[in-house]
Amino acid sequence: MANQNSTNPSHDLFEQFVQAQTCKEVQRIFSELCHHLQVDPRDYQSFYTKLKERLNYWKAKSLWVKLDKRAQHQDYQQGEVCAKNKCLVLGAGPCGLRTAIELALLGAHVVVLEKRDSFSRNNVLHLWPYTIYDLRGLAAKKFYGKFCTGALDHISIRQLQLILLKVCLLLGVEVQTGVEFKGFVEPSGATGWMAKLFPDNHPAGKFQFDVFISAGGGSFVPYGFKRKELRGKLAIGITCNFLNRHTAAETQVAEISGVARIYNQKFFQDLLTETGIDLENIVYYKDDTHYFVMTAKKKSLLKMGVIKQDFSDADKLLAQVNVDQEALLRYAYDAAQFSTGHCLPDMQFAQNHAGQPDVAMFDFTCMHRAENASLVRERKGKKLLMGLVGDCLVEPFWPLGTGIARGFLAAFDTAWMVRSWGKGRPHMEVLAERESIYQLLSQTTPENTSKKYSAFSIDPATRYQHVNLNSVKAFQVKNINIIYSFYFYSQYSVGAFEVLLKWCQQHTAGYDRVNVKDLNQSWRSGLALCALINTFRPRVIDMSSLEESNAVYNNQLAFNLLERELGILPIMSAREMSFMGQIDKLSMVHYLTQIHDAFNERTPTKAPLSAPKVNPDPVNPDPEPSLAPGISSNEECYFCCQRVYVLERISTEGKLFHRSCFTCHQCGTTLRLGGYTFNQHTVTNVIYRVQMSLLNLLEAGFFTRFYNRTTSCYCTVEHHVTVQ
Ligand SMILES: NC(=O)C1=CN([C@@H]2O[C@H](COP(=O)(O)OP(=O)(O)OC[C@H]3O[C@@H](n4cnc5c(N)ncnc54)[C@H](OP(=O)(O)O)[C@@H]3O)[C@@H](O)[C@H]2O)C=CC1
Repeated sequence: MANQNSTNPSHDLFEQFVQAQTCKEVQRIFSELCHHLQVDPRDYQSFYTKLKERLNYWKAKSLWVKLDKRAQHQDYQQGEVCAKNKCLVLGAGPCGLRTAIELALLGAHVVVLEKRDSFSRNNVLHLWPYTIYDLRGLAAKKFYGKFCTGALDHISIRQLQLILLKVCLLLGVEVQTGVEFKGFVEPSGATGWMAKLFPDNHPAGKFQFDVFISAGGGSFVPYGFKRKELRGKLAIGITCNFLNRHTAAETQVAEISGVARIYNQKFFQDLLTETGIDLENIVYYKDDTHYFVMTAKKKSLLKMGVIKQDFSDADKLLAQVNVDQEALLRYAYDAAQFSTGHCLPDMQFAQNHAGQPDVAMFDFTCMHRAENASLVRERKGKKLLMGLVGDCLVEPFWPLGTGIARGFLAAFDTAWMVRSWGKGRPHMEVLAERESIYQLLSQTTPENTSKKYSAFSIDPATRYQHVNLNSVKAFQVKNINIIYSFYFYSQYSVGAFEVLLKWCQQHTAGYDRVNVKDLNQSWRSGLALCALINTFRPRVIDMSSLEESNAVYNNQLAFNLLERELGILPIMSAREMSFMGQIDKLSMVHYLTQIHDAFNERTPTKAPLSAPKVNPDPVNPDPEPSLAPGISSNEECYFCCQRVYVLERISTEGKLFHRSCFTCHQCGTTLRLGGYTFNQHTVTNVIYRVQMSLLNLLEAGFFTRFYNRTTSCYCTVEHHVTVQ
């Protein structure tokens, strides 16, 4: 819509850009505006300054004031700090876009990839006070006049994306939509890290980057990052959106910012009596649409015919074939009608991206969180820093509205990590600091974050009340965080496993009793590992003295040599390697890849490997021979003092633990990282407590299965471990 009062076409275009209501429209008008002003967004470092100079329009001034204020923050060092960094951000959801803004302010060249070509998500997000403050600082109100007017503390995902997209573009971020990230292209001699895309001839495929941020949502987690499950009792979420025609009658209907069964038994009982619908909780927000999110009881879904057949497995239960779509629409409609007192007139479903009524049913029984927030890859001497933000870092429970608040916190924390990277800090320190900060994320609530919103910046100390940037030490991210190319690349290239296998076969060929046919079972006797070592460091091992039947001895010999001389930590004990039913293939690929990289590429030591002492008694081999000199004694579990292997360890508070040791003293349930506080004042007893992050869920009636009847211990609230 052109501005009637303006005669300057660029002013008109600016007005249209500010008002644009679809992703495509924003991109098109922005490109016209740039063309008209003859500014090139690819010139990302000076783009914003040039745009400001050439768009000398009073209506744009308030926008520049806001963005200038943000950009001048000392953390960004005038956009110099990351001027040499190139960042690829996957996902143009709110978290990807918010991260991209920070990276651009740090001076980095930022490209965002998004596989969707429109912003079509009607669902509405609850905003914590700090996010409202933050978005106002990015001129949200300028782009969306209704932004958080009055007491409103929510926004539709679509509107939020539009605001953030506009800010991104103004700051020189390249946002590519309709393009899917399919994996990485490893550096060759001349080129750095690049992305494999669909469509494969997309120009963004030429972009070389040293930072990769995944903000691809809950279903996209790059390979190499491990996820943990949080399992609760069955929780089935339903979201639905109805058209909002903004009539007087609709304006009058009161929102429900969250009502849980335990707080309002009568409401839910009446709902059940009147409609047969049985809910745990419900939220209703009014935005572009009338948005409802509720948690329904399985029994009522079965009774009302929404779910056709009962299964204990949640995936089967909610599989498309087992859901009657018409009955689901009726269920959602009736619940919405009842909870708004039948005052919403003429309710009509809004459409989702597929043009269908916007109703969806989700399983919240099991939610995921990544074990690590960061990784570094290295190939051909080129390092790639990787980070996760948003739902792919921690999946939130939507009815609680924690998603976007923690999503933005992670975006800031990630930007802080990239800042350290840009400053050239050793990468182990960068990772250790990021992991230290990540431990706080699941614990954050509006109450325990700083209230000085005006001071919030990417510096974690401005946001978290008690942040210890050194709670994870650099040595603890060693090996877990550097994952070399084969392991990493393997997700995207079927051939990568084969290349590794061929390399192993080539270098173990001709050895008696060694026949490498695969990347797991063939390694059980330890002879193949010893053969591999012998090929590259002859005379260290007397191969003829090794017995095939003495697998523990052989494996331990190889493990010790590789650890002591090449710094490659064993991934399991020699006994596990020898006797476990099935050797985990990915773990072995990880281990063998490191051996490959050490021998094949970098050969860090010119001196031959020296044979360590291993208990040679073949009848009764020592399952855990003592560590050779030079091996860090830090690799012990803090609680049981036994050796802790990479794949079984948890590191926190500067200490290592076996996963199995990190349990509730009272009831034995396994504790989660980030789900406790560290009581530093207790001298003899170190108490770990799970924080309040799950308390709300408990209160709301979710995850009550954590209540242990035998010990009367609310594990999620009172988990603790006592060290004698
Ligand atoms: N209340 C609700 O109903 C919902 C709320 N949320 C909330 O939204 C907030 C933001 O979430 P955020 O973490 O930003 O994630 P989002 O899911 O909003 O955004 C991720 C985007 O990345 C896209 N994507 C995924 N894989 C690829 C790929 N390989 N290549 C290119 N693009 C890809 C996704 O497309 P696609 O989606 O097609 O995979 C999606 O558009 C959170 O607070 C979350 O809790 C999120 C979902 C629903």
